[in-house]
Amino acid sequence: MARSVAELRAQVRDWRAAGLTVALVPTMGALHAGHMSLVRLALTKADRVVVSVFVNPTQFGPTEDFSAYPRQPEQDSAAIAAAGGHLVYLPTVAEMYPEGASTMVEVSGVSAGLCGDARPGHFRGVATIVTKLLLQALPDVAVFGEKDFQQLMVIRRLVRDLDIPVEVIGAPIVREADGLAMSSRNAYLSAEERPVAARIHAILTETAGALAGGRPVTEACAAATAALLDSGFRAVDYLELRDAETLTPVTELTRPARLFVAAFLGRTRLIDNIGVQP
Ligand SMILES: Nc1ncnc2c1ncn2[C@@H]1O[C@H](COP(=O)(O)OP(=O)(O)OP(=O)(O)O)[C@@H](O)[C@H]1O
Ligand SMILES: CC(C)(CO)[C@@H](O)C(=O)[O-]
Ligand code: BAL
Repeated sequence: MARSVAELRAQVRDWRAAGLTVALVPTMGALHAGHMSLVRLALTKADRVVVSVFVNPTQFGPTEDFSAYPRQPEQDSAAIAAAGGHLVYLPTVAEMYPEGASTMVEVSGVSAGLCGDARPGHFRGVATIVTKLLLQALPDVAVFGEKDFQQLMVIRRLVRDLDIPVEVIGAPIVREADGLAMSSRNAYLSAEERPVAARIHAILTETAGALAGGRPVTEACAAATAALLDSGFRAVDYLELRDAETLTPVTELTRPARLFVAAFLGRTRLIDNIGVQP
């Protein structure tokens, strides 16, 4: 395990000296099968896999769940080792944000709208911490899940714009048997809420089919939002069709697109997305 930038760099340096390639899988811990799929994918792309576990304060809003976010470092370390990960990087907040740290990374364009609007400052925090993790580990590849699709696009953009020499790899969404996208925050769901949560994927799938069949975008999105509220969701942050590459809003389906949703079930905010082909 590495707790400091110096320990991480020393290990990576040893691997490099032995001619080995390195992959990084950034996480916030409370690991589940979705995270493990990223580790397995990383193992196919590099000789050594580092998994970082860091609940990053700068990507949480003042009223969000930073304090409540599940923390289980021993369990996570065991799961990473069992999956074949070679190093767990568990830095402290003071290591990542030393006294006086005053530089943040801001990615415009793809950060706008969706979670960028719903969680002001969120992508600034994500872009900053991911830039730091990449510069600390200097991996050959870094793996991120498509569950956080907008985040993946933000990271692709910052790597390109800042000339960070890493290949960013997106991994498909891993789901529970009933379709619910795996997420650490699913642990917040009550026994009553858990089956309702699966409606997100069912409604996205139905809506993607309707859009592909020619249903007008505005009408399909309004119907899906209403269906979520009817199913028991408390509020829908957004349910929108966006261009799959640029993430600009789509009002007519002429190119590959993606349908994005964020909705509250009780106090739990869930996100999901699905590809939509014209
Ligand atoms: N179900 C999933 N399938 C594929 N990748 C996933 C899945 N869940 C999380 N990931 C990816 O794992 C990485 C770490 O995510 P994170 O630790 O925030 O987990 P999470 O389950 O998404 O938690 P949260 O509840 O905060 O959304 C990210 O790249 C994220 O996209
Ligand atoms: C990429 C990440 C680890 C940065 O804190 C986080 O946003 C996450 O877990 O998706
Ligand atoms: N999975 C993205 C991290 C976050 O929700 O803050």
